[in-house]
Amino acid sequence: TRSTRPQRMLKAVQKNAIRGNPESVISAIDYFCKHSEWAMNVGDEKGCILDSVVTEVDPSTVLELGTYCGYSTVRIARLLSPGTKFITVEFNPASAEVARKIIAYAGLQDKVTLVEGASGDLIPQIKKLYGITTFDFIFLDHWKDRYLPDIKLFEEYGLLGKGSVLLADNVICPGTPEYLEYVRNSPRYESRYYPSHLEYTKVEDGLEKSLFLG
Ligand SMILES: O=C(NC/C=C/[C@H]1O[C@@H](n2cnc(C(F)(F)F)c2)[C@H](O)[C@@H]1O)c1cc([N+](=O)[O-])cc(O)c1O
Ligand SMILES: [Mg+2]
Repeated sequence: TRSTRPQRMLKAVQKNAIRGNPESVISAIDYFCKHSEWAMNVGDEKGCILDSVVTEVDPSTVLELGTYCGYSTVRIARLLSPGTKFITVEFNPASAEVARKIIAYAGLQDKVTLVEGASGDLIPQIKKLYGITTFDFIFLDHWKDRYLPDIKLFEEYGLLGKGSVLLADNVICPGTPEYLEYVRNSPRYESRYYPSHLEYTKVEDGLEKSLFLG
């Protein structure tokens, strides 16, 4: 049967990247997406903004919603200090399988806990299951209609502390209007928009960084 795009992306990593070298894995995926098949990774342009925010926050606890093939997982994990707790959540088992292999190929498997499931089910259990009190950094890149309900779950279950930073992908394209309206109008957040482009295209998109004020 025909392979899937994530499986072809994995093959491109295994063919063109150097095992244990995260930079080469990132480059191999970007090359694949520019020259073979577009895929919904955060990409190199928005990826540099992601890198700068992760470096600035230097988090001890990280949550990513929407692992997909693990591209942003590798981007984030390669920048983390030893001992950082990094949880990434993926709903689709086939994507999770590819992501595990790409994360392992980059040599970052010991820095990442990949959890399969739905955010709505998982968020209420994270404290109990993973011994996390609050997240210093959260990257939102999953289903766009889940950003708002999930940030409300973070608040409800006390997973945000004063200074927690949320970074949301695709706030313009495909767009997350209800989420944007919430974080930009809530007195509990300080929000800032980072203009950029939809991965591998000239279409406008960007990242919204929101600081939880407590
Ligand atoms: O739809 C987009 N992304 C949706 C991304 C969805 C991915 O997040 C997973 N997920 C769902 N729930 C969870 C969790 F963890 F919550 F349980 C994880 C899904 O299985 C899928 O792999 C998208 C689309 C475009 N585009 O141009 O169309 C560009 C982009 O950058 C995008 O991110
Ligand atoms: Mg995205």
